[in-house]
Amino acid sequence: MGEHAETGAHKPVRFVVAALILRSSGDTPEVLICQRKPDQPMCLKWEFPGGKIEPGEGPEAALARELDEELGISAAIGPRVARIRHKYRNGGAVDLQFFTVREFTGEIENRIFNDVRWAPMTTLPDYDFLAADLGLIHDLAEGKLL
Ligand SMILES: Nc1nc2c([nH]c(=O)n2[C@H]2C[C@H](O)[C@@H](COP(=O)(O)OP(=O)(O)OP(=O)(O)O)O2)c(=O)[nH]1
Repeated sequence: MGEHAETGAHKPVRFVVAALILRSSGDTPEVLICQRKPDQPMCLKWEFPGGKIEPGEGPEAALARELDEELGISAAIGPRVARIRHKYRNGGAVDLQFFTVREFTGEIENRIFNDVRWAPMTTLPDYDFLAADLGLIHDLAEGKLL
C-alpha cells in the first residue's frame, strides 16, 4: 500500500454545509434528520440535510440551495454552531459547517433520502450517524451545543 492510500493525501477536501433544522414539540426540542439511500456511499447512515459548496458560492447560499433541492423548503439560515474536519477511512476528507435553521417556508418533502424524520435531541445517539457527526450529535443530545 502506498503512503497516499493510507493518508488519503491525494483526495481533495470536500467543503460541506449542513443544517440543524429545529422545532419544539411541547417541551421537547427536535431536529430534522435524514437517512442516506441504499445505493449511496455510506448507505443508510443518518446525516443532517445539506451538501457540497459549489465554486463561488457562500456557505449560507449553498445551504439554502441544498435545502430547497433536498426538502423543498425556503429556509432562513441562522448562525453557524459547529465546524468539523474529518478524514474518512477511504481517504476522503470533509470540512463540515453546521448552521441552525429555526424558520422556513414550505412543507418538508422527502425528495432524495431513504427516510426523513424529526428526532428528539436526546434520541440522536440511537441513530447510526455518519462518523464525522458523532461528536456533534453527542453534544446535541447532552444539551451542550444548543
Ligand atoms: N449532508 C451531509 N453530509 C455529511 C454530513 N456528515 C458528513 O460526513 N457528510 C459528508 C457525506 C458526503 O461525503 C459529504 C456531502 O456530500 P453531498 O451530500 O454533496 O454528496 P454525496 O453524499 O453524494 O457525497 P460524495 O460521495 O459526492 O462526496 O459530506 C452531514 O451531516 N450532512
